[in-house]
Amino acid sequence: MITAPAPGTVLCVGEPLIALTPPAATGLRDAETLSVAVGGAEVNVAVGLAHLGVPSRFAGRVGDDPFGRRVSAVLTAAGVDARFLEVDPDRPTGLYLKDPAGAVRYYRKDSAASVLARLPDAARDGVGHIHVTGITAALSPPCRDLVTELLSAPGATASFDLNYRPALWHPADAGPILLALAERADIVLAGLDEAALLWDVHEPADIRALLPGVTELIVKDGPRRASAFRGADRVDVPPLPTAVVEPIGAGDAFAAGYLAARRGGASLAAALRTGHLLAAIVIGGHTDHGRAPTARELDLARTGAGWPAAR
Ligand SMILES: Nc1ncnc2c1ncn2[C@@H]1O[C@H](COP(=O)(O)OP(=O)(O)OP(=O)(O)O)[C@@H](O)[C@H]1O
Ligand SMILES: O=C(O)C(=O)C[C@H](O)[C@H](O)CO
Repeated sequence: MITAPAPGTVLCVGEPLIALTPPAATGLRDAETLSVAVGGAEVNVAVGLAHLGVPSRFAGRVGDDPFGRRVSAVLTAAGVDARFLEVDPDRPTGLYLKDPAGAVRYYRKDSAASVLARLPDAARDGVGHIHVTGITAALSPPCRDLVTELLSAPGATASFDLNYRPALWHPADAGPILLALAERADIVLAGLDEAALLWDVHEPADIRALLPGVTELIVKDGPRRASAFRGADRVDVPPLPTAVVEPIGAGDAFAAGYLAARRGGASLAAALRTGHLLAAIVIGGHTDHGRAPTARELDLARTGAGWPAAR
C-alpha cells in the first residue's frame, strides 16, 4: 500500500552509547587497544534517517565528558538535529564493550541517560513522528514513563522497536511491559527471535495476533525474511544475501530504512527492501550505523527490479 509522504521531523529518543571494540584477533581479555565508536539504538536510527534525507532529531542525555562531546559531533556531522542532547554535569556517558565472541557488556548503570525523564517542549516542535525502543524502557522507571508518554504523544505518530536486551532484564519482566508499550505504537518492529524469548510465539502471524490493533507490524527473521502486516495485508521480503561481519545495529538500520521509505510514501514491500538495504550495509562492517546508501542501491530498493527471490 502506497501512502502520501508524511510531513515533519522524526524525533528519536534514547541513550547514546560509546561502543568499545577489541581487535577480533585478541578479544577483550588480551586487547591492548580498543576502537571507539558511537552507538545506541535510537542514535543509530536517527543517523540512518538523516542518511536518507529525512529530517531527524535526537533527544537523550550524555555526560559532560569527551565521549558525550563525541556523540554530539557524530550526530551533527550526520545531519541529525542534536540540540536536545542534554549534558549531565555529574553522570557519565554510557559505554558498552563488544566481545568478538558475541557478548555485550554494558557500563551504563547510573549513566547520564538513566535519569532521562522528560523532554523540553521545544524538542517536539515540528515533530511528525517519534521513535523509541524497549532498551530505554529497561533503563529506569522514569525512562519507562517517558517512553510510555512518547508513544501516545498528541500530534505525532510513533514507532516502537522491541529491542529486547537480555543483559538489561529478564524476559518474564520484560515480556508484559514490552507488549503493553507496543500496543500504544502505530508502527512496531519486532525480531522473531526476541518475540520467542518474550512471548513464546514462533511465527510472524502469532505476533500479529498478539498486536491486532497496531497499524503496522514488522517482524524481522534474520537472513530469512521480514514481514509487514497492515490491516489484513501481509507482505514478506527476503534480505539481500550478505556476509555478516558484525550484526549489531542491523535492526536499527532496518528501522531507519523502513521508516524513511514509508514516510516518503513507499509501499510496504519497498519499505521492507529499504530496511534490508540499510541493514546489509551495517552488517557488512564493524560500526553500529553504516554509510549512506548510493543512489543505485536506493533504486534497487525502490523498484525491486533484480531483488533476490526468497531463499
Ligand atoms: N544473516 C543475515 N544475512 C543477511 N541479512 C541479515 C542477516 N541477519 C540479519 N540481516 C538483516 O538485518 C536485519 C535485522 O536483523 P535482526 O532482526 O537480526 O537484527 P536485530 O537483532 O534487531 O539488530 P539490533 O542489534 O540492531 O537490534 C534483518 O531484517 C536483515 O535485513
Ligand atoms: O544495546 C544497546 O543498548 C545499544 O544501544 C547498543 C547498540 O548500538 C544497539 O544494541 C544496536 O541495536
